[in-house]
Amino acid sequence: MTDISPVHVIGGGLAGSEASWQLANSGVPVILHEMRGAPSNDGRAITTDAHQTDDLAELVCSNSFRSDEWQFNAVGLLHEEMRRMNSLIMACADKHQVPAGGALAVDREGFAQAVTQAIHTHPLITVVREEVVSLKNTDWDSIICATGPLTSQSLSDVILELSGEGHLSFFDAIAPIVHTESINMDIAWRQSRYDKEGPGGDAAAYINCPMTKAEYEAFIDALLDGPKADFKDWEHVPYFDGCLPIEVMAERGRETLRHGPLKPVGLTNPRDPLVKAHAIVQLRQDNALGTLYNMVGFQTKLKHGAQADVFRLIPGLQNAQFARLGGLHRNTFIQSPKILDRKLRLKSLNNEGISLRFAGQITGVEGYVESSAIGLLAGRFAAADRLGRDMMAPPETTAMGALINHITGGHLEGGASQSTFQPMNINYGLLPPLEAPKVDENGQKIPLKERGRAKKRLMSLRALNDLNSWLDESFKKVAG
Ligand SMILES: Cc1cc2nc3c(=O)[nH]c(=O)nc-3n(C[C@H](O)[C@H](O)[C@H](O)COP(=O)(O)OP(=O)(O)OC[C@H]3O[C@@H](n4cnc5c(N)ncnc54)[C@H](O)[C@@H]3O)c2cc1C
Repeated sequence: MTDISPVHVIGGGLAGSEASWQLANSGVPVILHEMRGAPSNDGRAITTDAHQTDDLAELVCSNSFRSDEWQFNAVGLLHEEMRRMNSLIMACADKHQVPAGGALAVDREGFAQAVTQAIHTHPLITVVREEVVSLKNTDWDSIICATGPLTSQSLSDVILELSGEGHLSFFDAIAPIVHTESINMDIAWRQSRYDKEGPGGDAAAYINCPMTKAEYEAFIDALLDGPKADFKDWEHVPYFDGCLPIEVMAERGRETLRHGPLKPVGLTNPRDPLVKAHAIVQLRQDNALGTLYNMVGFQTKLKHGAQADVFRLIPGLQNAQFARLGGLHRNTFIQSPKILDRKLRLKSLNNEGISLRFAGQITGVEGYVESSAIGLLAGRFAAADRLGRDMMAPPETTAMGALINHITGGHLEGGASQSTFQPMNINYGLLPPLEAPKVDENGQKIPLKERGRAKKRLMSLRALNDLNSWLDESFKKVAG
């Protein structure tokens, strides 16, 4: 038996299971609280609107962990980094993989049952089936809240109270995000409306894409005709006027967008200063690195397959590469950049002797792998605290570090009244950029069209190298 007091992990999904595993393998006891399977007041077992079983780490939709290619794909890189950090989720996914080409897809039942068994049989983990409805007034001094996009209502109310008004969202209304380097700056230009300086003193904070009347009309037709995703019954989204889907705005009248987010006023095209554009699409810088721009006002329910086709009709975006497409979903997530510190702790409780960490999708990452990765780091941070060790976040050149950076500081606020922080998948745009190489390791010239791929490979190699150094350094600290 150990005399180290336990860390309480709430939510036995992907992030909570991974966090528990990391804690327990560091020698710290864990009490994992999962509400699914606990009896509710009407005698039936509690569940969520999306889960089907009581298994830990159940995959609620697709069975894919996406690309497993670490050299050229950011999520594949994240897989590799997690494997190097003894991830339970990755070990079980590898063990239960099914053929899926370059992707890592799993047998969902085999995968979830393997995670459940590993957690239940770990001598330092106790699983309690109950809905947690309070985060304070308990004797818990170290907590990881990993309750996911479908956090129960009672706990959401508690999180809202602790985090403060406006810091918990129940829906994500996501505008597409574009890799800056894929925007054609021979057509687009940088300028803020009326050259108004932003908080950073920059009067050219936006990238503007001009449209003629014919281009605007063709765009509206494509928007209205494009296939839209259906809402699930339980997912009906109350539209707020500040974040109406762009196609809903267009349905209200063909001119609505020209008087809304696409209004062509206060902006002058330096290449054609005397000609007024009929409409202008604006993109706003999304991350401190300047590698990503989001399309202002373009939150949408257009199906993913249709979005790239429709948005590439916009002059300047014909070859746009999307770091993420738009969407509108039920999703509980906190405004992490404002309320969490770099070690994923709720800042406002740090002085009260309670370490309340958040992990998983609720922190504003998106996807099975990303949620698990943040669970892994939250578990390691909490373990280091319990054992009196110092632990820094992984460098931002790694996929893990880039994700932490995104949720705790890398995102740039847009100055709108509503926060612009929205959940994000891992992508190379979150990592500090590198110049695309012109020659390969053997000094051979790399053809122009292959340089983007070569750059991804360099970024992946840098990431794994830096992760290894960071792991060595952390190991030395423990050993010393
Ligand atoms: C409908 C839907 C479909 C999705 N499809 C995909 C997809 O195809 N691919 C993808 O990569 N991502 C998908 N996601 C996004 C996301 O990656 C997953 O939801 C992922 O499971 C998030 O991991 P998590 O650990 O943060 O949350 P979860 O895996 O949801 O785990 C949270 C756990 O907390 C428990 N819990 C909640 N409240 C309490 C409480 N008060 N007390 C105790 N336990 C509680 C829940 O029962 C659950 O087990 C989807 C999300 C949703 C909602």
